[in-house]
Amino acid sequence: MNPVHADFFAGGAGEERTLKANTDAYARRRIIPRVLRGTGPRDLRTTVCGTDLSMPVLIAPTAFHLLAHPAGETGTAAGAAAAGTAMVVSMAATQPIEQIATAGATLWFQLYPQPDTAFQDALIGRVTKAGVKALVVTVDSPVLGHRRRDLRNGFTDLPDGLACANMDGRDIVMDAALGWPHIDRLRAATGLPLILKGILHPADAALAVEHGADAIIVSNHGGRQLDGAIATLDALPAVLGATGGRIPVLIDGGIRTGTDVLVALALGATAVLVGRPVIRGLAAGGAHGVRETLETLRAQLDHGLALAGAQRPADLTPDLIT
Ligand SMILES: Cc1cc2nc3c(=O)[nH]c(=O)nc-3n(C[C@H](O)[C@H](O)[C@H](O)COP(=O)(O)O)c2cc1C
Ligand SMILES: CCCCCCC(=O)C(=O)O
Repeated sequence: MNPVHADFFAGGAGEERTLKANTDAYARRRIIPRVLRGTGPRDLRTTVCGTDLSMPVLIAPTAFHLLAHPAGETGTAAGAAAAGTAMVVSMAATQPIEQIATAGATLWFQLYPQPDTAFQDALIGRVTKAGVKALVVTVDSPVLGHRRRDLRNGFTDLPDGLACANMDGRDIVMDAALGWPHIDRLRAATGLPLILKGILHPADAALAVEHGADAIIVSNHGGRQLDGAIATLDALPAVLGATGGRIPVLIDGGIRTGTDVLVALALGATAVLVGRPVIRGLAAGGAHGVRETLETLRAQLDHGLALAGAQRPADLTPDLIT
């Protein structure tokens, strides 16, 4: 991969402390396995917001897949379809949603709320028509994070010939005026499940429930927005306390192995999303590479469940983690 693009995919904001904190939080946890619980065969299937998944692992929305591989987002979607899981398509996807949908994966669509609400409504209509099953609204980006690698590399725009293919020639606006009324408007604008991505504070998790979110994603945008923000795994318990089981709570950031998935599930997440590992799979081998990445996570999770004394994700409980 072009090293400038590799830096875009790998990098975080500021000193990259939060980027590192996400993976460190998993490295700090240890599993206290149970034994003699008859764990085989395992069943990893999960349903989230009406979407059936072969395992509780989804593909996080990430921008610009054509920079990673000529198959682009359609290749990523084909990998998701082969693995029986869902892909969240970024608003900054470099291929049209109709083309990505031809891969046959279950798709959710990620949206940065746009001040041009007529365009936003049209886009929601377009992705709904293309068959997406949920809207993921990213709420942690009133402004773009300060990404030093990109600034140093002068990476400020897509190369000629590439564009955010679902924006009809518009730029994506990150809107610092964003507030809960924008979420209320989106809630009224769609019958699709509405999932808020980028929640870290328990008070915001409670507000998300009050404003009709169907699920939330505990996320710090993979350490790309506020450097110094809490690691997502460390934020999870308080968020779960605030939501009190009323809606599913998903998590992303720093998940690199199946045992990381196990830890997040045991601490109460309904499912996880992975970002950079999928991009690396795509870059290395297109759709096949994405599938391999997901199948590796599945095999590791399955193996971890067996060794920790669980037959299915629902058997995992917080007492298994220290
Ligand atoms: C290269 C890159 C692009 C991203 N683009 C988006 C995006 O367009 N929309 C969004 O909501 N999040 C975006 N994210 C954040 C991811 O959805 C996710 O929160 C993060 O990657 C999870 O961390 P991980 O990469 O450690 O798995 C992006 C992350 C990366 C690494
Ligand atoms: C101004 C829009 C750029 C797309 C941002 C994609 C993204 O979220 C990222 O983390 O990168």
